[in-house]
Amino acid sequence: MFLASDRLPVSILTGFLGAGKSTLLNRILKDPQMADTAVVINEFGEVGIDNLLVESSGDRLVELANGCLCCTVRGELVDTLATMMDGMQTGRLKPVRRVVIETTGLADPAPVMQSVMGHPVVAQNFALDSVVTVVDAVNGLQTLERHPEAVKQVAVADRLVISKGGMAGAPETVLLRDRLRDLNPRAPVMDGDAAEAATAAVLANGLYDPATKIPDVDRWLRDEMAKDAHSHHHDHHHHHNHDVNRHGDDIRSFSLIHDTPLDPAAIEMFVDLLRSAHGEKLLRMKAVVALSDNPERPLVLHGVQNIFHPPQRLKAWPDGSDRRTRMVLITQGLSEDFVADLFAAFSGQPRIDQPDRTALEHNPLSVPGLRM
Ligand SMILES: Nc1nc2c(ncn2[C@@H]2O[C@H](COP(=O)(O)OP(=O)(O)OP(=O)(O)O)[C@@H](O)[C@H]2O)c(=O)[nH]1
Repeated sequence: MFLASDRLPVSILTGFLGAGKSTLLNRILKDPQMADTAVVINEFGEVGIDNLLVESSGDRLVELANGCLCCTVRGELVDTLATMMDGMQTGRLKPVRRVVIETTGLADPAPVMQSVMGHPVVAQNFALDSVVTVVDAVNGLQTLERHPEAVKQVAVADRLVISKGGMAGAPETVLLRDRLRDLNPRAPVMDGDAAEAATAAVLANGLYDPATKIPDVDRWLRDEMAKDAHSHHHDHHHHHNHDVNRHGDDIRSFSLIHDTPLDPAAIEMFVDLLRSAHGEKLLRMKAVVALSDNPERPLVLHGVQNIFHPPQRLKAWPDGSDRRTRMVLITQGLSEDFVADLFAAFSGQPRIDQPDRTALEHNPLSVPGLRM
C-alpha cells in the first residue's frame, strides 16, 4: 500500500534522437539496485522496436504504443501511471520501487514532467525524483543548434550524461561541455562510459527542484500547467496535431515492414545510398532486419544523423516477437515515398515505373531525387 507520504519515485530519461538513452538504460537496469523498476517507453512510429531492444522483464515494461513523434502523449502517460498504481494497490501487479520513463528523442520534456508533477491523481502517488539527459558527444553541439527541444532536455536535467565520448575529438567535447554548462550550470556532467554513469544512483536525486535550473525551466513548466488547464476539454487528436506542429512540417516519422528475409548485400547498399545521399536529412533510423543468410539472427541497425553505428547481430529474435523486418525512420525534408521506393528497389519489389536493384547498382541516380 502506498501512502501519499511515500510516493513512488519517477525518473525521466531523455535526450535527443539516438543520443543513447536505451543503451544507458540497459546498463543501469543491470544494477541490482534497479530490481523492481517499471520502465515506460514512449515509442515513436507505428512499429515497435524499442521493446525488442530494452532488456526489462516483460510485465515491467510498458510501451506507450500510440506515442506520437514529438511528445509523450500526456493523457496516455497519466493513464499508464494510474493503471500501474491501481494494479499494485489491488495486488494485480507486483509492487515496484521505481519508475523510469524514457521519452522519445524529440520530446519536449516539460509536458512529461508536468504529467508527473502536475496531475492531481498522479502527483498523489508518484514523485518526480530526477531528470537525466543523455547528450551525444558526436552530434550534440549541432543538435543543440538546430533543435530547441534538445536545449530544453539539457536545461531541465538533474544530471547530464555524455555518450559516445570515444567517438568524438577532445576539442569538440570541451566545446560541448561549455555549452552544457551555459544551459545548465548545476547539473553534474558524467561520462557515459564511466562505471558510475551506469548505476541506480544516477537516477536518484531526491525531489525534482526547478529552482536549481536556469529561470526558463520554471517558465516552461508553468506554461505547460497553463496549457493543461486550457486544453482540458480537447481530445487527444487535438493535442497530437498541436504538438506535431511544434516541430515544423518537414519532420516525418514512418516505418517500413518487409515479410521475407533480405539479402545482406541489398540492405547494405540501401543503407549506404541513403546515408551518403541524404545522411543529414536522416534524423534517426532504427531497424531490425531478417537476413537471408541466417533469418534466425536478426540484424539491428542504428542511424543517427550522418552516423551509422556498427550493426549488431542478435543471437536470436526476442521470444514471441514478430520476425518481420521493421524499420522506423525520422526524417527532416525527406519524403516517405522516396525512402519506400528505394527500399522496394533493394528488397526486390520495385514499384511500377521505378528502377530495380540492378538498375540502381549501375546508376544510383535513377531514383528520382537521389543525388550522390
Ligand atoms: N560507441 C558508442 N555508441 C553508443 C553509445 N551510446 C549509444 N550508442 C549507439 O548509438 C545508437 C543509438 O543508441 P540508443 O541507445 O538506441 O539511442 P536512443 O537515444 O535510445 O535512441 P531513440 O530512442 O531512437 O531516440 C546505438 O547504435 C548505440 O549502440 C556510446 O556511449 N558509445
